[in-house]
Amino acid sequence: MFVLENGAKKGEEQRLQAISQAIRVVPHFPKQGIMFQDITTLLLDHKAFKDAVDIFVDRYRDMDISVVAGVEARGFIFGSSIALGIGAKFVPLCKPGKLPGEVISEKYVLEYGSDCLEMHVGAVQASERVIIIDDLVATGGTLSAATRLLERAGAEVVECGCVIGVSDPKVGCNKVNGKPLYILLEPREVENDF
Ligand SMILES: O=P(O)(O)OC[C@H]1O[C@H](OP(=O)(O)OP(=O)(O)O)[C@H](O)[C@@H]1O
Ligand SMILES: Nc1ncnc2[nH]cnc12
Repeated sequence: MFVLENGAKKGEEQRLQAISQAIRVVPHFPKQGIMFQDITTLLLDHKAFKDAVDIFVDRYRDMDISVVAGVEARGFIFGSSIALGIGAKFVPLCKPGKLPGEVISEKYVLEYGSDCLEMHVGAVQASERVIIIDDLVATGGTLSAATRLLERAGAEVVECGCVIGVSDPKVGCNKVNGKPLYILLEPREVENDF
């Protein structure tokens, strides 16, 4: 692909716009004041979905990544596709009680209450280079817990990657828990044509 002087790939701007357009914005879901970014409509658009995955694959394919860890539930969709694209294994990070084997767990705080992520012991070997993928980052609490889980297993977290970054003061400087954070798109703030 043709590469511009500033490093941006020709056509990437249009691809990003089409990906953004394919994400449905649902005001006040699941509660008043939230502009919900619904990625299920992106999945209905084969080209836009593939373009989104391909951008991550292009970014990570030559970075010696052997593990893609995806956060339940929507991180599974993008994470497993990216893992196939770069030839890495996929490791699911699950909500409590979903994994049958021995697990390690990390709790994290949500806006209201708390949650927990679990990972199978032995899924990742010490020193493996990992990227963590989710659909969206807001407070960064979920990705922080994911990072802690992988680091407890001795893995090297190279980067966290998300399709959408909802701005939150705690997710400053494109870092989460000290690790680089790559965000494909800003959220759409107005309803679109769905
Ligand atoms: O940056 P944070 O503030 O931690 O929020 C981001 C997380 O919130 C959403 O998942 P949710 O917890 O709603 O779970 P779900 O995917 O199972 O619906 C989203 O898919 C991220 O995983
Ligand atoms: N605005 C939002 N849209 C979709 N998922 C979310 N998780 C947290 N905030 C969200």
